Amino acid sequence: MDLRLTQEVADTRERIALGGLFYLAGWLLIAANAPVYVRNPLLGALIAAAFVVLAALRFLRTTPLPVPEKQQRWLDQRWLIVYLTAGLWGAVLGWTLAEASFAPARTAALLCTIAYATAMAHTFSMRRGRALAGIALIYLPALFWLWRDPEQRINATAMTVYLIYVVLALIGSHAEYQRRLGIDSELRLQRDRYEELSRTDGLTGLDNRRHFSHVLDRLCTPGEGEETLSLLLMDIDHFKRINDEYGHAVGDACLVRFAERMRQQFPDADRYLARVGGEEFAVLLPGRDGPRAFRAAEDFRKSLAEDPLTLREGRLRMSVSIGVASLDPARQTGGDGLYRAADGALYRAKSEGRDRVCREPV
Ligand SMILES: Nc1nc2c(ncn2[C@@H]2O[C@H](COP(=O)(O)OP(=O)(O)OP(=O)(O)O)[C@@H](O)[C@H]2O)c(=O)[nH]1
Repeated sequence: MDLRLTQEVADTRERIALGGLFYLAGWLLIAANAPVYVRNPLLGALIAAAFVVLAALRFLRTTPLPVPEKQQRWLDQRWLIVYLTAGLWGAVLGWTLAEASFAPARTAALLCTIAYATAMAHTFSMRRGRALAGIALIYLPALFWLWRDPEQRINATAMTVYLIYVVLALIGSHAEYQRRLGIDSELRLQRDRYEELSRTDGLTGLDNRRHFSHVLDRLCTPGEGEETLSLLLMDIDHFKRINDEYGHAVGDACLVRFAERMRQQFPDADRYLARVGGEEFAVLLPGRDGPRAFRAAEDFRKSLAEDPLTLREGRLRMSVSIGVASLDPARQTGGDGLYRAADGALYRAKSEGRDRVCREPV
């Protein structure tokens, strides 16, 4: 998902809504005071109807799927509505100013033009080029007619100076918008990073115990997970000796390689691997009953015994004891019950001599 585009869609959706009504109001003000429209009500009504339709289109509160192509198309459609409204205003205004007999409506029309151009600069600051085009559609016809009339030079000059201000305001508000967008996406990234850190183990990158407990509880809640669920609790045998013999750094590297081996051996369970203690790890196997989970545990134990871990210092042979338990709602309640059962099986594996898998219930 493109976060910046998603934010732009949200802002456009929010900001576009009310604008159309102001064009309609401006138009009604002019039409009420412009003789040609008073004399030709059908033309006046047609233009009003066009403004009504364009204003109504802005109220369509649809949101595109968060797919960049769809979001871009949605934005293009909104901008088309903005351009049509601005273009219609510019055309009607240019024509109104061109007719000498429309003096009573002229000041109001020019004030509306100034207001719409200013609003465009501040409201549609998401896209500088597009907003500039919109302002041009609103403003330039009026400017053209004012500069053509020698009697309007003062107004033309004032309008031109104001246009320069509007363009500068747009450049400023666009820069501000981009800055805000940058801060927003940086904050979002940081929040995601902290979330990731709060649920993973810093050394191995596997889930940490706290997050694992949440997942376990969720999968053990009736109706949430699959009906069969097995848990493997694994404890590296005599890990203290590795630390004592080779040092803590080698012990750490060993834990990292052990976690990698887990990822290789349990590719389907990648989301359910955790380091739950110093040299204690857990694997959740949704959809696997006791015998299948036992086989998976036995395969892992054998792979470790037969294929030593590769460290920078050389290959390190080690063994692991594993306790396996499967969800049995009649005997255990929730994640705690399943964890206790697997822990009991692990305890047996340790006390019966290590380097083995024990299952609960047998
Ligand atoms: N290098 C390293 N060692 C750790 C870490 N966390 C725990 N340990 C060590 O793991 C060892 C665990 O020792 P014990 O609980 O006696 O277990 P063990 O030596 O594996 O013996 P058994 O489990 O009974 O087979 C201790 O020496 C801890 O210091 C860690 O993050 N890095």
